[in-house]
Amino acid sequence: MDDPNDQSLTGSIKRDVRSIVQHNVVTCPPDFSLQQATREMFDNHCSSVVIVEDGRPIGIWTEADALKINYDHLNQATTLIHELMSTPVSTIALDASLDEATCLFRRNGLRHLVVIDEAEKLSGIITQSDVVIHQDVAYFLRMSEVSTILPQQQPTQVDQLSSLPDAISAMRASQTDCILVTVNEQPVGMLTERDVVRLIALDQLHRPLYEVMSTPLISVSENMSLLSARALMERRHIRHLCVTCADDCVCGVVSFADVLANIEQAYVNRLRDALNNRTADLAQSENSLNMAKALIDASMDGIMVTDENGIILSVNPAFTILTGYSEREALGQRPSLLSSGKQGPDFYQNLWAALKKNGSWQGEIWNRRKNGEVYPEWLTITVVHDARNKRRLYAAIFSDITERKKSEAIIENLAYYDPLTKLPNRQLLFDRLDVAMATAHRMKQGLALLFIDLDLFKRINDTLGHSVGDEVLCEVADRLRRCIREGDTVSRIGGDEMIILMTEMEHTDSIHRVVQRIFRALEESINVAGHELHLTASLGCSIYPEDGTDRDTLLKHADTAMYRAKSNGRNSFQLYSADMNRTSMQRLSLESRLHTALSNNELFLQYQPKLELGSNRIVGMEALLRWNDREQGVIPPDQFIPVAEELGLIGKIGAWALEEACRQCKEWHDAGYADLHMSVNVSPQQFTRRDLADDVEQALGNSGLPPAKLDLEITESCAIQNIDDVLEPLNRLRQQGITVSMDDFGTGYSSLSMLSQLPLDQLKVDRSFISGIPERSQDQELVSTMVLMAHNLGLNVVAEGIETDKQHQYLQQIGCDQGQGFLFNRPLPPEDISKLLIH
Ligand SMILES: Nc1nc2c(ncn2[C@@H]2O[C@@H]3COP(=O)(O)O[C@H]4[C@@H](O)[C@H](n5cnc6c(=O)[nH]c(N)nc65)O[C@@H]4COP(=O)(O)O[C@H]3[C@H]2O)c(=O)[nH]1
Repeated sequence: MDDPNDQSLTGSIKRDVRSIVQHNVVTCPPDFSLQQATREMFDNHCSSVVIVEDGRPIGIWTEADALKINYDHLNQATTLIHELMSTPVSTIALDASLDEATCLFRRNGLRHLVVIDEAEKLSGIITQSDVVIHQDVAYFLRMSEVSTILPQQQPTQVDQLSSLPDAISAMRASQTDCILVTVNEQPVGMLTERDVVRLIALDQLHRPLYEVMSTPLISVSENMSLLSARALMERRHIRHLCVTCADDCVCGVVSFADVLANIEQAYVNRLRDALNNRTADLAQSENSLNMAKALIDASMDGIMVTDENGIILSVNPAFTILTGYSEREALGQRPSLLSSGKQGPDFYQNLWAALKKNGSWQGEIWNRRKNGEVYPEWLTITVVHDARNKRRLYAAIFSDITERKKSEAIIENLAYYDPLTKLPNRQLLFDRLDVAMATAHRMKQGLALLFIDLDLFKRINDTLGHSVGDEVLCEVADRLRRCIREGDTVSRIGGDEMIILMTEMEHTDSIHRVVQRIFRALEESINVAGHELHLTASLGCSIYPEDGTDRDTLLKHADTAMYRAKSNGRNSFQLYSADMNRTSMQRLSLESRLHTALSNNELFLQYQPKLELGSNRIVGMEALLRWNDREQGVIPPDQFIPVAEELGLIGKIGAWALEEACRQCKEWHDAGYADLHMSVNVSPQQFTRRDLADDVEQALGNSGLPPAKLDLEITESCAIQNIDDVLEPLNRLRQQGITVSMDDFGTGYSSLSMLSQLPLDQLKVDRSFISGIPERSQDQELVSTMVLMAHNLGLNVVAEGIETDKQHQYLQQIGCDQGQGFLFNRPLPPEDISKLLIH
């Protein structure tokens, strides 16, 4: 229930008797007659008189007592009050709580309590009504109706002609404080205990009832709220109301006491609940206190409480573990006991300012243990108030963060340094570059970014393994460190790419000097795991502010210059120039057009015949890809296939080339040239990013070309780099009858053991060896050795790029099986090949 009184009731528990006591008590000495005493009550409109001796209450006589007397044998003028009073009198102290008073009223069935001071002298009186009325009882009264307090028994009635003593006896017999007086059994008036007191006081007990009864009768409906009923009684200075039912008949009498009793019941219930709650709250808070203490004791964090003056009042066990000071050593000291001297006065000023402003402070601080060791801790200080004394206290909670700081340092190292070479990483380079650019701008100086890429480093990794590659990188990093000035940064930004940031540059001469140092440093061979390796590097450089005023532009331009150096033949250096930008813009545009080349049908195949050198008979064709670009016209594969590989487009393009070559070959088969073989170039990504075997099977299935007529050309580097990815699909395809050729043989580093591992059918000797024939005897010997070796391995040999008769003759002489080259045919469109086949 939503009860607005909970608050006041809980509040009342805390109030004391002093707050409601009535000090104007009607008193009389014990030798007062009953009449004198009642006269005092009557004159003062009081319901009781306290009999006092030497200022101390010795008894009390109340309106209720008036009914206990037999007036037939009593002389009110001579009967002394101390003979009739209730004694000993129930008293309560001024500072007793109202709940104590309520308990006394209920336990002893009292309606009055005499209030005494510390000297036990009379101080005042409280009635049960006072306690109840002092609560905000409107709520209860509004909620209840008069009918709820109607006594069970019908009101006692006496005829108006009855004598007054008979009427009082009837009242006493029915144990009520009021009776109805009737005429012809109709209620017309009322006699109450207050009337009796009045009659005693005025010596009118002999008068007829109808003269002294209270009239008129004031009636209310049984549905009236108790709040209205109480208000009516207070307004009319009456203590009883007649109650009428639906048929307007009198059905009872209710008294002020009845109203109070009802409130009292609700009040007492509420009071009991409030007390129960308070007990539960107390138990809970005691519980919480115990728990808090246990937590503080068990806490891994050190806890220290100081008073307002900074004197340590308490510490927990973790404090001792962390600082080395026992509780006894710490109490009474100041926190400066732990001071390391590492923080200056400013630090403490800020700390106190924050504490004042926010009531708390949090941060890192260096403290000293008892053994002198200085350590970092994370400290939280909070202002708290001592509940009992309302003192301001400071609670400090701290933890040792030595380990955390160590981990942070490791993480920072990982975040800013390359774990392999210990060089600054990309992030740190960027940070330093930003700072360097700002400084250069302020000081009107230049700076340079030197992009270094090791030539053919990938080959070292692929052929000799990553651990050798790693050692090479560490050695290169060391050598580069020695080439730069203090204040410059050499960083590794990934793989074999390193960048040197040179600051305070005034002239490009200094760049050239550093570049020369780098070339010299790399000239010397590197010995790793028994291998003597010769390294070269391609270097590109961009200069601030000429080549860019922001980080990304400078990096991009250094990278572009490095690529230019690489394409210039490696082991060279290139300063960035705006021209290069143009080239890279062109490449960008090419990239975007290449994305749609396939869907726009801009790709097509040309075919170059392969001849049997013994008979000069055409035995096969090599499919060669072309791109008819709408902007640049026909673009050769050397220019766009590496781009397609970089963009990840070669998988789809390669699958299309396979499909188209098989379809075309089948067309020629159907035209009567069923012996013709078709060779198709395959890119490494067709093994790694796609399932080559699936693509091949699909192309064969769609075209109907027999598998034995398809030859796949893979390059040496493709085989070396992806030996694991390559073996399984090639074996699967070879089982179906497809043949495999190794293209560009002699340009890579493939070993004999690798050759024997691969499922090969033929080797294609690279054009670069053929072109040296017959002038270069070394090439001649190399080619004849290759043919011999291939035959020993059971492989067929194809010579590429035969341009002259002499080459043709020499190859025939050494027993080379097949050849292709401009001497016979250039790559041709399929229609031309068809014509060629007919002739
Ligand atoms: N100077 C000279 N060159 C000759 C002679 N005979 C043939 N050639 C050229 O040598 C290349 C032979 O192809 P490749 O070594 O497989 O080298 C191919 C191959 O690696 C790649 N390629 C071509 N088509 C495809 C394809 O469909 N897929 C893949 N992945 N690569 C392809 O592009 C490379 C270049 O192809 P092309 O420009 O068509 O160049 C062809 C051909 O035109 C000659 O006597 N003298």
